Amino acid sequence: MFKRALLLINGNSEQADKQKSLETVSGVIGSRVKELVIFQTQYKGHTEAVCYEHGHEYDVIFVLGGDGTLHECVNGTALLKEPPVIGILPGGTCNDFSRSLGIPQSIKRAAESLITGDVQYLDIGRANDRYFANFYGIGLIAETSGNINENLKNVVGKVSYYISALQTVHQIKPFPFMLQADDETIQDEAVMVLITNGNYIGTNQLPFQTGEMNDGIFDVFVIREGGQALLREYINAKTAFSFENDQTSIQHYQATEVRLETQESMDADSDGEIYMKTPVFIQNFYKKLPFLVPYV
Ligand SMILES: Nc1ncnc2c1ncn2[C@@H]1O[C@H](COP(=O)(O)OP(=O)(O)OP(=O)(O)O)[C@@H](O)[C@H]1O
Repeated sequence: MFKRALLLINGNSEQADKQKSLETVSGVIGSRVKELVIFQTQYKGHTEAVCYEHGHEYDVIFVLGGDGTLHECVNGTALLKEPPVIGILPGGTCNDFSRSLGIPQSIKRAAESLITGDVQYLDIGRANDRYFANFYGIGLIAETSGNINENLKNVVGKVSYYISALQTVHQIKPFPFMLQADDETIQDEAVMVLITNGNYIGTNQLPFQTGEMNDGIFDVFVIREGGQALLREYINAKTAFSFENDQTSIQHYQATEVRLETQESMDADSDGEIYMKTPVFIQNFYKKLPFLVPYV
């Protein structure tokens, strides 16, 4: 049983939604921990600040939000000497990292499965001086997140993600890059380079058999061309290891350290948040943070 638990919830969300989520979560978690502190965040970046400044006071922090909120929590707790356990209550649109951990997508069921779940130490990526849980990418992925119509996202969620992706596929031109994946150096052109830890993006499971999130290794995907060829390949792909790297528009590598340079500095997307730029040096921090996962 955890002694001290912190529940972080977006204080700016709709009052009715917030009230309902609070009742649900505190009902499930409150009886299973000695002390539950509820904190409403007030601004973007507040989750990160609270996790960094107060994380050491708790055994477990529950974050109710999507991948962007989790991204903040990871960046706050990764700097702590003894980070608390993180429980993700999927309250965003995509919730990709929670999907990768097999967490149910209803908040009530997520809370129930986590409070009776296991603690697992999982890998976390660091891109220059910022951490990420799920992925880091440039090209199509950053264009897609940037293109998402926020109103549409709220209404149709994941569908809008793919409408945006399909629109972007036709627009994007390949860019030259230099990628160093451990000892292998690749100089080529691509429409997207993706470094993944988790295995869901835009609510969909990657159609590749990727590694675990506690093996210290990233999957690196280089998507050489967009349009029909990519979509056909993406849809038909069964496992990453079925790709013949020279013959397809998707190349796959695995690496612990990745250097990525582009001719011109490009926007990068980490966990759905766009605020970084290339060049980047990415490292996998083996089993860096403890997470609650459903018991299997
Ligand atoms: N209290 C807050 N006030 C303002 N912004 C916040 C607050 N809490 C979180 N945010 C920011 O809001 C953005 C969206 O939140 P979040 O990622 O949780 O939801 P989402 O985008 O719907 O989910 P997903 O990324 O899973 O699709 C993130 O950039 C996050 O940092």
